[in-house]
Amino acid sequence: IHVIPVFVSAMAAPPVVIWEREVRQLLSPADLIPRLEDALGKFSRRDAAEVLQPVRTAVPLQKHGGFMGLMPTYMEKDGVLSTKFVCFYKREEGSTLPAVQATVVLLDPEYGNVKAVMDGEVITAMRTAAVSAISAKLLMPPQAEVLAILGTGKQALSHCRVFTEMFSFKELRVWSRTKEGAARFIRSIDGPVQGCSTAEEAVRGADVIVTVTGSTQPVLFGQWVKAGAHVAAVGACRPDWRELDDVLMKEAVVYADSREGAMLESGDVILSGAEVFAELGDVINGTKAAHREKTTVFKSLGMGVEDAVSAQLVFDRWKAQAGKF
Ligand SMILES: NC(=O)C1=CN([C@@H]2O[C@H](COP(=O)(O)OP(=O)(O)OC[C@H]3O[C@@H](n4cnc5c(N)ncnc54)[C@H](O)[C@@H]3O)[C@@H](O)[C@H]2O)C=CC1
Ligand SMILES: O=C(O)C1=NCCCC1
Repeated sequence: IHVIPVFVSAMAAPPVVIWEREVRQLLSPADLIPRLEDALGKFSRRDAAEVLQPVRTAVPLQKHGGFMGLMPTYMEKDGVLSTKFVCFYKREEGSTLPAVQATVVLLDPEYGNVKAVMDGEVITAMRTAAVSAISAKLLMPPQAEVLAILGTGKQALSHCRVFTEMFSFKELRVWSRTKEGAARFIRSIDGPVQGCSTAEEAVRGADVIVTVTGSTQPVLFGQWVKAGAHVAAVGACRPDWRELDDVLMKEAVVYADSREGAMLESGDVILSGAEVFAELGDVINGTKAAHREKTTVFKSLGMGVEDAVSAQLVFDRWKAQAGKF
């Protein structure tokens, strides 16, 4: 008698592809913000069953002046496994090429198959702005009236949208290194925006300042910043890149998304020698104070866990809409 072995194969369905237009339809800052707050809090508890997220691996693309970042994350309790591939570039003056391109892959943690491949640019733009808005909610001075944005690219637009949706600033100012950049930004925004010809003019007297440039040298100087203002510093994500000067970094109380990330990747933190006082998640968890009365800097580098919860939300919405599974 021949026994024929029977292999039960759990053939996974091929991954779904969810691209930019669909991601944009399925994701909103209002739905994302509570999930990001929860994720930041979980990350800062350093409980491996909640979030496992190594610091991003950055592979230099020397010939092209860029990096490919790999951002894997596992949330065991929530059953979420993902990784983002993100390429980011140092762009020269006058360049119109995008600084960032990204794709997010969502996997089934039990079997390891890929469930979805998603456009990562909408996710990156929206989750980064949403995390900056969380930092402002926690750290900006009470009755903040003036918002200044330095930079006029994708992140500037998403920050402007999320901040104006979440808060009611009386005045919005923007600065770009080029006139065309500022004009394009102003045309894309619905409400009133004041275009400024220098970064100093944009930030003097501002209560909240967002730096979203591709600069590798400081564009924001402490002597221009009003005491008690909040700065969300989003660019300069390599150890030798800067957006803020030493004066600001040393005078402000510095918060980060990830302490380890900031110590390894942030030129503003490493080169100024400033101390990271807390992670945003520590403030959310109530284990560190929110020093609203002082000048504060939130140094954002971006974390895989932010992409993981964003991608899971997109996937859940996509399934519900498609009536699948
Ligand atoms: N912290 C985070 O989670 C994330 C950070 N980023 C960073 O945010 C920054 C902006 O990204 P995007 O808006 O996607 O890029 P983008 O290319 O769309 O816009 C970049 C902006 O910076 C300006 N810029 C470039 N070089 C400059 C310089 N030397 N001085 C002054 N302005 C300069 C450009 O004119 C443009 O307005 C980049 O540094 C990027 O690496 C991007 C995604 C996530
Ligand atoms: O978190 C991200 O995504 C990025 N962070 C720094 C620069 C590029 C993208």
